[in-house]
Amino acid sequence: MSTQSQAEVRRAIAEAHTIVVKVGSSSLSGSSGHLDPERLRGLVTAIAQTVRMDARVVLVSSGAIASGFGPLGFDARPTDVATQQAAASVGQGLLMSHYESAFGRYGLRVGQILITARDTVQATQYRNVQRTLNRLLELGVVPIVNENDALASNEIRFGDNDRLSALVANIVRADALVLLTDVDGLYTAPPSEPGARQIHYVPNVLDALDDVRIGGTGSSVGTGGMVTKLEAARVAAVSGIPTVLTCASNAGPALMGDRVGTVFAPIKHRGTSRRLWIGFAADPRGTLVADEGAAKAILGGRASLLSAGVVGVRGEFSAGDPVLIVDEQGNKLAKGISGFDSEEVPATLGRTTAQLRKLLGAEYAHPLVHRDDLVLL
Ligand SMILES: Nc1ncnc2c1ncn2[C@@H]1O[C@H](COP(=O)(O)OP(=O)(O)O)[C@@H](O)[C@H]1O
Ligand SMILES: N[C@@H](CCC(=O)OP(=O)(O)O)C(=O)O
Repeated sequence: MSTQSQAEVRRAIAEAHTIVVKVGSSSLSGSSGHLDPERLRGLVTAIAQTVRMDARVVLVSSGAIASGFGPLGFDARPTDVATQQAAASVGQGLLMSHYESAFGRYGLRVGQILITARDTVQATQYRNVQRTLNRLLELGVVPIVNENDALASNEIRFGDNDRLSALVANIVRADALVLLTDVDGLYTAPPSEPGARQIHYVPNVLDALDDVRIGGTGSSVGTGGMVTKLEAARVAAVSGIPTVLTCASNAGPALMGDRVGTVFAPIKHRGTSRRLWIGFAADPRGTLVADEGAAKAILGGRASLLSAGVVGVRGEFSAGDPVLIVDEQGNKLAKGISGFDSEEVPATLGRTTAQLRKLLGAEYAHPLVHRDDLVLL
């Protein structure tokens, strides 16, 4: 799969049936940072043409903050999290009303889905998001996804929508991911630097980028820069999904498989989508130290991490947060979703499940990390 030629990857994108398109704040706003409805309409025209050709498109759109800070009376995009969240709360509705009327001109309905990072790691929430997205697509709706900025906690949030879009591509088992930004592709260095050259094809995004210098955002509106776009391309690639990265004005040609932007070839599919996400994209909030026996059991595969085999805990996290599992020598073994808050863990260390039930109650009689929530590194 990783030996596909650029032409083959572009053809796969042109023939994709289910496509996730992500558009960044920088592509939807003017130089002042405010939402530019004209740009939004241009993007909608390109997507509507694709949908008319029988494709199913999920749009992951930033732009809530860009839409909200002007109406709130701010001249510039706010920089503190609380005001950003307030601006997003005001702006998300405005953004959706622009999308509703722009897609409406093509007879298309839109549906809003707001996701927090937590929703993407907790099994029930993950499946709820998956079911809703699939049903919307079956109904011919264009789902429009954004991070739920107003609810996202400071510590665990995507911040940018790049990684979220790769996760969404993973959830709907998309055939292609299209990342639209304010530059026409990946460059050998931040494009403002003299001598930076565009790269048109990345056959293996996991290892081929040693001589590429990746920078953060180049604008006052974007958030993750190229770093998070490459992370998104990696998550997509290991989910078997090709990615094209280009500027928003190239959306139409990119969706047609024309030679624009940078394409990233898919790499062999590994694991189910949620477990893959845990392993690849979830930032650990703390560390659990496994003793020798537990380390061996985990590395053997399909074993849960039980409190009986844990000898230490570091960091502050809540049940449901991603954690790193290391052995007593500090070697990284796995990532997983903790079944306990970090402050509850010391009382459980070294205890068997039966002891936990007896000492702490039935609600504590479960693994520290369930095997379904654990991914070897
Ligand atoms: N190697 C690179 N190639 C291309 N762009 C890069 C690179 N390194 C950093 N960038 C910057 O990443 C920016 C795009 O990210 P960002 O501003 O977060 O956009 P968005 O709002 O679309 O997510 C570009 O404008 C560019 O300045
Ligand atoms: N969720 C935020 C997105 C923040 C952001 O700027 O993201 P991006 O443009 O993808 O770097 C919003 O809608 O304003």
